[in-house]
Amino acid sequence: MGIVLGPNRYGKAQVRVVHVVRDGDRHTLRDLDVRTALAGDLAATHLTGDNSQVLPTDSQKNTVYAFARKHGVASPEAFALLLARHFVHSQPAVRRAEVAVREFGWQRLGQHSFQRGGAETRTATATYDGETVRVVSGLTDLVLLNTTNSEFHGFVRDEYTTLPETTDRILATAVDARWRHLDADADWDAAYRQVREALVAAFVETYSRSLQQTLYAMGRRVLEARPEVAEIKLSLPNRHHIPVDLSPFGLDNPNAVFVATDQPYGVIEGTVGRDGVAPADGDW
Ligand SMILES: O=c1[nH]c(=O)c2[nH]c(=O)[nH]c2[nH]1
Repeated sequence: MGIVLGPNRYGKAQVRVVHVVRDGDRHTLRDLDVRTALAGDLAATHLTGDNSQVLPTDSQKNTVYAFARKHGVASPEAFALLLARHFVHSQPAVRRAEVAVREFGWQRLGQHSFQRGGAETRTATATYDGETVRVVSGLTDLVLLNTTNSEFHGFVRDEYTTLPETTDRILATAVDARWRHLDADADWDAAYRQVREALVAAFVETYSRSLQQTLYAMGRRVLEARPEVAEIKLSLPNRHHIPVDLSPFGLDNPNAVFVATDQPYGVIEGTVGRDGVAPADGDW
């Protein structure tokens, strides 16, 4: 039985770069966490320790900072694309580059003062193999809650089912979404805003009989709003809010007092795509 080197890649993670643009006194700021991952003809370093084709991860990190200075950060997507193309074009051994960016939001407080937003994070990943570019945008930790218009009943009842049926519950989640673009060129910031708005609007406006139904409605709304989005993957934790039994205290509980539990939690996941648009290769 032979032993072979399988798929491999390497790069730098958590390259934190903060870029400031100064327009007189009015500054703008982009705060990123960049991860690079290069793959290609890299067997030698694994098999014999020959590093002649290895661009150090330290150089990859330096490239991120130098590119922020040279090209600015127009958007997470544009910055990721620039870097992915650069590594493939400049390194003969590199056949494929993936650059993943997380952007932390800052709200403006003044001309040059900002307040860090909440946990919500914007994401962008650009992948380039010398021919095809793939851009995936996303967000994580967009926390949403409806205090009504959510039911859950009619589900399977087996010998282990204790969950009561409900026609009025709290529905809460922290949206984790990734959407794949058909094009490698767009007004990325405007596109991002519209997708986010579509996700929120669908969550707010859908009368939900399951989080699964809400998931599909959210994905569908995004695809209807943005023709350049090929497909969207959603992962929605079900942040359960359980009505507290107040009867021991002689109190009723007409959907007023809940315990917010954080574990265990349900996870509802799904992809919504377009008929006739082939799914992308591999994981994204
Ligand atoms: O919207 C829901 N979907 C489920 O599949 C599920 N399962 C569960 O226990 N609660 C819920 N809620």
